[in-house]
Amino acid sequence: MKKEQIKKMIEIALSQLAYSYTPYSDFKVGAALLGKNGRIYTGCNIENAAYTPTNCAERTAFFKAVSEGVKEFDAICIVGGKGGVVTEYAPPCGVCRQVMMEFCDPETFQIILAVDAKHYDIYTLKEMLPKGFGPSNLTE
Ligand SMILES: O=c1ccn([C@H]2C[C@H](O)[C@@H](CO)O2)c(=O)[nH]1
Ligand SMILES: [Zn+2]
Repeated sequence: MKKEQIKKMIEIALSQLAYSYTPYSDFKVGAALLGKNGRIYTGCNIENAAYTPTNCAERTAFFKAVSEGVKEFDAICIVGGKGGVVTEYAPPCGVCRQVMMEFCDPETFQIILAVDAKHYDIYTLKEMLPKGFGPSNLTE
């Protein structure tokens, strides 16, 4: 990925922290998901008084895209921190990794974990979810 595109995704993910709804944990997460169509789908985490209905930022972004007919993706950028202050990486939870597995090629899908536009690392989905279960397991 080009550095400029990475920077743009980090800035968009950071901008989503403002929309994060977290009255219970105060842990704010923002995501920017890059479709193969070149569009970026945003997401924030949305908590709930019953706790379990909480939706992660990553899944908000995926579900927004899929609900608009977009099912192919190249990369996601994730940022997060208590009070919306990002001091370290916020890795995706297992449920979000599994949703990525549904729509993304584990060998090529890039997961950008960032603190700011200068401090980030990139992992493939395969690195973050080794031996994952996906759609191909049902057909092959
Ligand atoms: O992959 C993750 C993991 C956690 N969270 C959110 C859910 C909850 O609102 C808060 C604390 O778990 O962080 C995300 O948005 N993405
Ligand atoms: Zn998650």
